[in-house]
Amino acid sequence: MPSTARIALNRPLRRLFDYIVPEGVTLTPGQRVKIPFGRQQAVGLVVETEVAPPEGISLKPVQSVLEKWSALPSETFQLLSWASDYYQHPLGECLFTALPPALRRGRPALEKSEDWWQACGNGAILPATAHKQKKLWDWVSQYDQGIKGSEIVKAGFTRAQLKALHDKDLLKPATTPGISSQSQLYRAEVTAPTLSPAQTEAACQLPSPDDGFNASLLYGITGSGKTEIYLHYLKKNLTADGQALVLVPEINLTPQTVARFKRYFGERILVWHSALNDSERLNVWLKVRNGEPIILIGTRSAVLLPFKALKTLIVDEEHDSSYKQGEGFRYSGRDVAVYRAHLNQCPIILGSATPSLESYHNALNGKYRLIRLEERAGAALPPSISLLDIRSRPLEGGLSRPALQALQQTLDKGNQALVFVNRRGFAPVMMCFDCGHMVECPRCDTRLTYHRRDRAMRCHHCDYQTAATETCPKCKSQAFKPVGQGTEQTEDILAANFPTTPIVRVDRDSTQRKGSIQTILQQVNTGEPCILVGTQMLAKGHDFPNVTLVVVINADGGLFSVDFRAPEQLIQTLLQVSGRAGRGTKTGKVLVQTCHSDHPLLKALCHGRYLSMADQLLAEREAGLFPPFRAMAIFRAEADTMEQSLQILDSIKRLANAPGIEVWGPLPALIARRADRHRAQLILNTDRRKHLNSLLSRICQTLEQQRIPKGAKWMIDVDPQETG
Ligand SMILES: Nc1ncnc2c1ncn2[C@@H]1O[C@H](COP(=O)(O)OP(=O)(O)OP(=O)(O)O)[C@@H](O)[C@H]1O
Ligand SMILES: [Zn+2]
Repeated sequence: MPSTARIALNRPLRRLFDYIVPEGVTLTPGQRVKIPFGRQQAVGLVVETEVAPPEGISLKPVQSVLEKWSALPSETFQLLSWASDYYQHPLGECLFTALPPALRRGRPALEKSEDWWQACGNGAILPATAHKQKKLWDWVSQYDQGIKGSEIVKAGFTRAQLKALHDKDLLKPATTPGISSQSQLYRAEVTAPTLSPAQTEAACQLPSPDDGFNASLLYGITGSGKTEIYLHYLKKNLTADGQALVLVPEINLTPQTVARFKRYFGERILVWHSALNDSERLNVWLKVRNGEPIILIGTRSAVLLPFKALKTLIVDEEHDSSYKQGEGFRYSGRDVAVYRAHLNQCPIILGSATPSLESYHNALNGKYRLIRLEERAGAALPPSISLLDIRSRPLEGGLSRPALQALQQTLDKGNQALVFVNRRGFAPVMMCFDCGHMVECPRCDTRLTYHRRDRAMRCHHCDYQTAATETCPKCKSQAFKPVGQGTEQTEDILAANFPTTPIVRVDRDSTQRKGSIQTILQQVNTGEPCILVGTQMLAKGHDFPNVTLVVVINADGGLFSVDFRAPEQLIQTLLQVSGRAGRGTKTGKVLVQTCHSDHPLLKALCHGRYLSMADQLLAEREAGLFPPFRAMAIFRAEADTMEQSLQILDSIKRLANAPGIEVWGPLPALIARRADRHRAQLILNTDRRKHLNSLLSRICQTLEQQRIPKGAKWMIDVDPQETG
């Protein structure tokens, strides 16, 4: 009797499919196969072999086996199966996230080498009319060893010109000097730095790789030199044949970090992030899967890759909310990393100056080892933080007089300053001062942000945009004006006040081009006086030694939010952005503008003691029965009408009726209508995590069988980051 295999597909279906295994073929879990599916062909991943075939159904055979080896070795397979169950996301889609796009599409798992070109022949034979081709030939001729096709394109030539010269035998493919996979090549170029006594003390408390699974929370204040500790740790503990994974929130924002790692580990460093193209992804994936001794610096999804010899995990800025995927497979990269270390029996270091309450709680209850590093590295001292009451003070572009004066003094001393604004664009809303009309998004329950540079009004929640007008669209009054601050406006005011100083704006709009943050930051890296103005992007991990002043335009946004995580996120952002001040030899100063200068949270911020604020916040979470003291999951629904969304959630509420499970809602979401979809949510909260997991599984299975109105959708989010 032929054997049967159970196969997962890359579809949002909570079920697997059985196929006959052809004679003479043996399959292992995680292996890629091609199978007939409906009238099409699909790529599948083997989940189980030797299963009992269902009775009375004739099965189709597996069509072909894509490679002999398993794309997902057993540890990765186990990890993804666990994550599928924990986050209640269909197994097939979870497994496929661990494959690069090329392999999801069924392409061969072969390294795609870059094309390299060398000049040959005599370029002088080209006719004068072909001056572009001549220029290309001259340009390539400079490179004796040849140059990559992608570099040629980057230099402004086209693939067509390249081909034309190839056809004329003036360019020929060159052999790649490429990276050899030999581990001897992975030799460090520089020796590890000497750690300060405080760093050494912290480093000594980190586990040895022989200790097996061991999670440490490295609480090191901003600028305390955590990165240096990671480098030192890897240098000392990672064996020549071992792989390591360093998770970071966003690579493109902090090219410095990668550069620092490369300085010590050279070619051994590879990166994984969303800006890689398909062949770059495939190449990195193959090295990871083949067990090459790499150190991978990657964003969230790197934690799902099929490492073969993973020996150490590091999660930098572990508090960062971008570790949680916001759609589809809603996993937390940090939490999956901890589970992975556990599966793998290897150490993991979670580092942050502002640890998440979850991790800090785990440290307090002994699950993680808490390592404290409360001194800045080198000669730097922590910055002094003070509140600036802006009630009844005139503001210019959001800046008060004292703040402008402080900026002037900073520049006078030859230093740099950073101004933190919470919103990109020019102003969060346009309002008519005659009729009170505010321009709203026609598709969302939000207002349109005014972007003066592009003369547009844009919705930050959908892709709607419209041309900005000078008169009120409703009553045609001229008294139609921007209200509130965005980065563009602050940039203008700064430029007007400091006409000879470069103003460097950093936000999603200014950095949209790939790699442009590097270019933008070059100005800052010169160390010459300048003012940086920007959003959260500036709060993340940057090391600008000459920034001595940080001004926070308005700290009040998160103070009164309904989201239970808002206070935590507010102090994290404020401390992180404050931490950009005074990292070099000069002391830093932080001015936080607020209308609530007697708010306990902001007062505590001035002492800068994060852990005591965290203790306070944890006490509030415990009293309010919130995570990390409880387990939480949210069902969300969206549909063409609010009624439909609420109906779906009502039926979930009935299914969720179980002892020990508290159910809140259903209620419309904070932004109830987004891109013309009506959204609502239902929160489940309990102190029985295991119980919640099995309940959720049952609910999801049932829901999948149920018919819901056309166009409606439900989603489940376990350990949600956002509850609004
Ligand atoms: N032992 C040391 N001696 C001298 N300088 C050091 C030492 N360790 C780190 N530094 C320097 O101190 C600065 C801050 O270090 P690093 O960026 O590693 O801090 P961090 O803890 O990661 O900060 P943050 O959390 O704020 O991003 C860097 O410029 C780094 O080169
Ligand atoms: Zn919108």
